[in-house]
Amino acid sequence: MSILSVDRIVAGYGASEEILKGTSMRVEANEIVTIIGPNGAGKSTFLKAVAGLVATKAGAIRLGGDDVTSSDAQGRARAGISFVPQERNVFGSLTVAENLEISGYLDPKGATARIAALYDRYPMLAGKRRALARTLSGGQRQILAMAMGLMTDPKLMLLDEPTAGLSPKAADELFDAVVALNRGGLPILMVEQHAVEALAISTRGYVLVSGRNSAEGAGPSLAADPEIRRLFLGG
Ligand SMILES: Nc1ncnc2c1ncn2[C@@H]1O[C@H](COP(=O)(O)OP(=O)(O)OP(=O)(O)O)[C@@H](O)[C@H]1O
Repeated sequence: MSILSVDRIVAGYGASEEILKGTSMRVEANEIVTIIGPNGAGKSTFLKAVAGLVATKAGAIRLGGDDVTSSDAQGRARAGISFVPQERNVFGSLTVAENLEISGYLDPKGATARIAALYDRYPMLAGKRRALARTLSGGQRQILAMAMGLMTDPKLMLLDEPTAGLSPKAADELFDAVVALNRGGLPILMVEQHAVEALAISTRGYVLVSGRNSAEGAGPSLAADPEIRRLFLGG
């Protein structure tokens, strides 16, 4: 059974034209799945719809076989979906420790142990625990944002352009962190502009164009497909 199964969802913003026009995707246990596509294709909107932040007007979203389509964002977080947005994903005026503490809202009693485990996993965060989040580098901030996402002990993590704005070296390190998280057993669905690098670490990829599925395949073979390279990767 798939961890995530999204079946022909239709979603958008208010009265304007729908952004997602019957989009379907799935994520299996232990997969990293990357969504690529042109600007405005609806990639971020898709993640937000899965997280319950954009309402769907048709279609179904299942997590581990449970239909979560009618759950709100908090219900989906409780069900095990963790969404790390692209922007404003940490509270800059709070310390690293405070950012982690407030992210443990679903299970306040277990928060202390979770934070200790995250400090073990990410020693950089332990060293910076009393630093304000706004003083972190871009890469460090993304690690904090992912750690905040882990505070709910998710079954699936959604990452919206985790390497946006990072230097090539910081982006590589972030991809390494994504792979390490996944090897620890967490399935990941991410949107990425660095399509070649992202597909290289992905089990599978989807190409989204104008809110519709356009292509899908194994990550490395999608990255090597001449048509995909021409259209999306500038290759
Ligand atoms: N809050 C919003 N209200 C209204 N329209 C929005 C909102 N957010 C996004 N849109 C519109 O929805 C469309 C899809 O945006 P989305 O961010 O999902 O695309 P994307 O594929 O992630 O693109 P990009 O790579 O540029 O981030 C765009 O036309 C965008 O202007």
